[in-house]
Amino acid sequence: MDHPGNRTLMGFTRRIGLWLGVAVVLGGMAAVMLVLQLAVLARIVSDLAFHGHAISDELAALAMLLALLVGRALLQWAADMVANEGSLRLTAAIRGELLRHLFRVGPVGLTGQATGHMVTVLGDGIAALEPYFAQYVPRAAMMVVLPLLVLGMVVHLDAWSFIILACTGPLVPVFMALVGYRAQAIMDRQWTQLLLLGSAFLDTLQGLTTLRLFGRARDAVAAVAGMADEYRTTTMSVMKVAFLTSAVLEFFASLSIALVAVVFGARLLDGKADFQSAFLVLLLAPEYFMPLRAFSASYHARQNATAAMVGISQLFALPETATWAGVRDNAAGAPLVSISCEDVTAGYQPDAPVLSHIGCTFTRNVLTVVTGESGVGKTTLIRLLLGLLPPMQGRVTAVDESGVRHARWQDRIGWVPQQPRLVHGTIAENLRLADPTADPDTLRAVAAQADALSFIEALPQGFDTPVGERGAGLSGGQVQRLALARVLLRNPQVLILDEPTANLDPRSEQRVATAIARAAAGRICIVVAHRPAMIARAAQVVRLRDGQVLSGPHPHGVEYAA
Ligand SMILES: Nc1ncnc2c1ncn2[C@@H]1O[C@H](COP(=O)(O)OP(=O)(O)OP(=O)(O)O)[C@@H](O)[C@H]1O
Repeated sequence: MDHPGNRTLMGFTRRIGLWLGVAVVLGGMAAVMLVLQLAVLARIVSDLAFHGHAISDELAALAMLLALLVGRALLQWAADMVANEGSLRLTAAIRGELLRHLFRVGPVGLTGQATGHMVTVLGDGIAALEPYFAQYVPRAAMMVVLPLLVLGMVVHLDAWSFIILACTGPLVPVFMALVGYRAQAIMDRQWTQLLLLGSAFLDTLQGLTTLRLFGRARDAVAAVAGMADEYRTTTMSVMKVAFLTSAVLEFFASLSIALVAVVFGARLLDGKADFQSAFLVLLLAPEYFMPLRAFSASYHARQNATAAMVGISQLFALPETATWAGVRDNAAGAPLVSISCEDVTAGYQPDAPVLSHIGCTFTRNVLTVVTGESGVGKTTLIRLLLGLLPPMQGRVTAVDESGVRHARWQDRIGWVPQQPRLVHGTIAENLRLADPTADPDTLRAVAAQADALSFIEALPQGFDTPVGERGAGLSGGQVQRLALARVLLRNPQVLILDEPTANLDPRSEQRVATAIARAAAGRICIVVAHRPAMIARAAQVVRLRDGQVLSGPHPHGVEYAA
């Protein structure tokens, strides 16, 4: 479930408050066991060394020591497991929430975002939150619990030791905050560099052909290498600060423990203190600083998470412009008969609409071709229909067979973009993205409908032929026909195709155009096209000009682009 407005580190932490609470309680119980364990150990050593006890006299105490040791280890293990489980659940939820949000932002809202940047935020960025929830938050709580327990014990044993520990302990977090202030700026820089590196990497990989063609491959490699080097330098700075923090912490802790030892030792020699108390205080003193050390080790997790949160918050802040396709229409049973744009104004800048007060209707069984000059707004109209761009004014609605008007019907659309995406896998796997249960006969049938069967069967491995990402290994026309077959496999009520015949030779163009005309039967079918073969088969042509629509049954008074 989404929690809008609660997407800060604190807000996220509250969502797993129960998990972290249980982890802290378990950790607190482990701390109590530790203090008891040390007290029992001090008593055993004192009894054996100074009170003439034999080992056999101490068997009960030794058994208790063992029980405390095991109990503490189990409790600490359980505390770590609970904190990690809560953290992993939360980060998985955040990742899903962010992905759903990006779907709602849609391709139009994401136009200005670099893909590499988003991949880094969704991957490394959210992974950087895990140690914050699993380690930093419980350790921050334990940094209070265990030292207070130790101080509570020491105050009964020795006032001087209590004063030394109580004065030196709080200095550690103060110093760490001072160092951390500088470290945060370095961490922020490191994250910005990682995001830039991610984007540069992806851009270079995607633009390999263009870069080679323009002789810029060497420059691109040098640019990425330069960025990687800057990232290395900043990472080394982060490590230097981390090293400095631990070194100073160790120094303070050692100094404080030494002071306790010297002061108590002197009084022990003077006969003003007993051995058991002195020994117990010396055992407790390092444990007093232990949670501070653990906290210090996880402090960089907080800084890393704070830096990563900047990118995560920026993505969450993007306004949602697309209809969420994950929401199913309740009345999906009744097939749609028409889609209408009623007095719709749409575009990307409020003061410069691309489409102005347009009205048009797309009807079932009527193959509609949308045409017009480049840049006139054909894709904008398709984005409106796909629910990727909300109208500034007016509305887009669909009516089903029973006359029910629907505002959400985008899950009934089958869409083939101008450059369809194929994924790394076989031809059959790519087709089955539309219907994972489709049997080989069904695949053959849809391939035949899309005029793809002959070329698939001519391949040595047929439907098992592997294709690379974005259809590598196939021609543009073959990719287009596979995408058409894939969309037909879903048997959509609405079929929208963007320039489906643009990359085909005249013979294939005729065959695909015929296949599309056939597919229009029983569907609302909208095709963006310039080419005559496709326009010739249209029963309705929607021509866009100057942000307006000229539509009518073919060919009444409409000029067609050749
Ligand atoms: N994401 C966007 N942000 C801002 N402006 C955009 C965006 N997408 C398109 N435009 C602008 O909207 C106008 C219409 O573009 P659109 O892509 O709808 O035209 P088109 O008719 O599909 O063109 P083509 O036939 O060349 O694909 C153009 O002026 C374009 O620059």
